[in-house]
Amino acid sequence: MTPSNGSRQYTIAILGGGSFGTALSDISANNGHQVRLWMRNPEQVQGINDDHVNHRYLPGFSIHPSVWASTDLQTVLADADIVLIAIPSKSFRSVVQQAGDLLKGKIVVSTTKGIEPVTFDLMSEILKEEVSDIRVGVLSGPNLAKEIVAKAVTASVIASEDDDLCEIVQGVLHCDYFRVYSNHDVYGVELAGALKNIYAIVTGMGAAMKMGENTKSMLITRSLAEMSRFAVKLGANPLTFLGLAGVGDLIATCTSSLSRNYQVGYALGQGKSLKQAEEALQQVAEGVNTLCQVHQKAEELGVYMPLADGLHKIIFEGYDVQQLVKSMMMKELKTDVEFMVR
Ligand SMILES: NC(=O)c1ccc[n+]([C@@H]2O[C@H](COP(=O)([O-])OP(=O)(O)OC[C@H]3O[C@@H](n4cnc5c(N)ncnc54)[C@H](O)[C@@H]3O)[C@@H](O)[C@H]2O)c1
Ligand SMILES: O=P(O)(O)OC[C@H](O)CO
Repeated sequence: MTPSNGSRQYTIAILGGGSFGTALSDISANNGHQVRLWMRNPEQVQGINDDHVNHRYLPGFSIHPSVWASTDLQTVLADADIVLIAIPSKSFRSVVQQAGDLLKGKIVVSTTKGIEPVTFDLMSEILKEEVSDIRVGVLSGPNLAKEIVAKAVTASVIASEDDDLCEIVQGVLHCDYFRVYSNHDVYGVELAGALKNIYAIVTGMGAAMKMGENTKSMLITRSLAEMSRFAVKLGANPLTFLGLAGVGDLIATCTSSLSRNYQVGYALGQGKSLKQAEEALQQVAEGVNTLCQVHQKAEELGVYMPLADGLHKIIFEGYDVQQLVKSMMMKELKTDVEFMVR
């Protein structure tokens, strides 16, 4: 691997020792930075420090030996220049509150793809609410953790209004298998990362039901139309949805069995209950909570989201999938590219 970050070496704290936090720690260490990984489980800490493997989340993959893990949040954050957060959205605020003033003055990048219930806050909004004087960015894109640790050629997007932050994070993570683009549309990049999980559940379900390529293509394309329509209504830049964080991540997540959201959909399509699907996964699939938040918000705002609405009907309102699909196909006809409007 060839890092492209020039000479500056940073101390990077990564909060969250699941699949994505571990993948980010591996890239950062490969690029010559000092990496501290905060994990809450002492056995997993030992696995990283002694075996250089995350036995629970990324078994079989070697992580760079210089990654140092700890359960002590204070030690991990103490002299970090940059903090990358990969904590599921449901615990994000509480972890940020725990870190508190230790985040002050630092570059803090959320990599979490979810929406907080009740507030409808995205993670960058939580960071700004909880800590004053921090420089906030968001990393999102088609970034399946297992492919990254296997060093498959991958690209991502760092979004921030702070150009200097974007440049620093691009330099920190960029190497010959990981390319990082920048974007000023923080809200759009972050919302896209959360929204695509809904549609990965839809296509996972379709895959289990043996959908063909025509169906898959229809679902992904109409998903892009409705997620863009929703995000634009909330103030996102429509062009973001044509980039890596939008259509890029939608394609990766809606077509890969590595995606946990796709796996939840697949289990539902096999006739399993949501509880069974989530229990079998034993990892975070953000899409179910995102579906609930988006369904409610779309109703409040009057945004037309037939696929999200249909999925909500199947999972939470007891509708029969085949009947629902038939009724959706028989709805009033529309033009193809009235992309951002109803
Ligand atoms: N895995 C990927 O491919 C990927 C890629 C990009 C973004 N993301 C996003 O990153 C976030 C994390 O996903 P992941 O794949 O790493 O999940 P994961 O299920 O693999 O791991 C979650 C990690 O968070 C930790 N955690 C949960 N609650 C915690 C708390 N209260 N305090 C401390 N640690 C806590 C768990 O112990 C675990 O280590 C999600 O929002 C996901 O959408 C994941
Ligand atoms: O495994 P998922 O479904 O959480 O998706 C992981 C990443 O978001 C893909 O970019």
